[in-house]
Amino acid sequence: MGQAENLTVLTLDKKPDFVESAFIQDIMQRAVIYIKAGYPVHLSGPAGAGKTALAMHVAAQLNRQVILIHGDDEFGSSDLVGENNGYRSTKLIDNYVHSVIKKEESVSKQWVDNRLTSACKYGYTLIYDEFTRSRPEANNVLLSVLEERLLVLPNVQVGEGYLKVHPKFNAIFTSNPEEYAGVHKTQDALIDRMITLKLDHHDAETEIAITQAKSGLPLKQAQAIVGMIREFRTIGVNNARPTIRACIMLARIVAMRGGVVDASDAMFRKMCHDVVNIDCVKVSHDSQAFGLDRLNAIIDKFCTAVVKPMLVPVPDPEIQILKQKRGRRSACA
Ligand SMILES: Nc1ncnc2c1ncn2[C@@H]1O[C@H](COP(=O)(O)OP(=O)(O)OP(=O)(O)O)[C@@H](O)[C@H]1O
Repeated sequence: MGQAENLTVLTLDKKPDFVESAFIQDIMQRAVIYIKAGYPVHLSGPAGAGKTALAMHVAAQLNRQVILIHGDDEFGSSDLVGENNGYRSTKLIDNYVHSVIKKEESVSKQWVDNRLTSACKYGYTLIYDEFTRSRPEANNVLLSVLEERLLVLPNVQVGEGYLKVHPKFNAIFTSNPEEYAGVHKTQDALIDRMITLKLDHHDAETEIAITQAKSGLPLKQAQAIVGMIREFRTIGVNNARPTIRACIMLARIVAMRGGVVDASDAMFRKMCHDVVNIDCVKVSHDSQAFGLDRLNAIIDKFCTAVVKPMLVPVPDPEIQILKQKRGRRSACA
């Protein structure tokens, strides 16, 4: 069986900007223990809860190479396992006795492994991100991989038609249970074979630490940005958005502008509006959407007099002209 040519196997190192707060360590330690005990782990949580970042970090702890798959509605089981892809033709010409030529020709189907097969064969760590985006039929092949540690290879005419899973193979799954667009209900049998760790948004300290790590902003500014985003998050219907991504985006933009976090700065305020997107919280009062009012109040509450823009003197055009004239006169003298 051949290995898919375009298969990317990753070697993950611990990222220097990955924040390991007590909150994250707690989940991470449990995930590593479960995996080492031979159980796949499923990180389930809302958008931005840090599922993918944590999956990568846990995989890096396991010191095995990693295969990454993103769930996809278009997937069939061959996208996970592999398929017969083309034919291999071999020709043997035997002219050992010069007066006799013997020719043998054979054509066989060429099997190409896909990512799950390679992970099972070589004992890689599989990260199957957003696996509920794939249809349950495509994921069925995982049932025997996780339970009997056998990968059944469809349409294989040679060999046993199945592959014994490498003892070091392990798997981390992620999914968002709140997503309803483009996801499928997972079969109970699959969920039953994994240990599900429910994640929620990080605690405030962790969000501040992540915001700082990703933007390089000082503590004071990161606290103001995270405080503002977290408060805005609480007024929504399901408290899911804005996520940590909004904190990181705004913090990076602020860092690029020299660290200005100031409600009285018109540019800063507009940027908060652009990043936060008031539509993500559907709050209304007397049929009037009042997300915008709330956001303005929250910006004032968290971002007043945190860091003001430096006052740079604006050059007076008349003084500039006088200076130029004086310069020209002294050059002529
Ligand atoms: N512990 C952490 N340290 C540093 N950055 C983190 C950490 N956790 C999450 N992040 C960052 O927060 C952002 C969101 O995290 P991530 O993409 O893992 O979330 P997710 O739950 O997979 O989201 P989605 O469901 O939308 O894909 C990313 O920019 C990620 O790098």
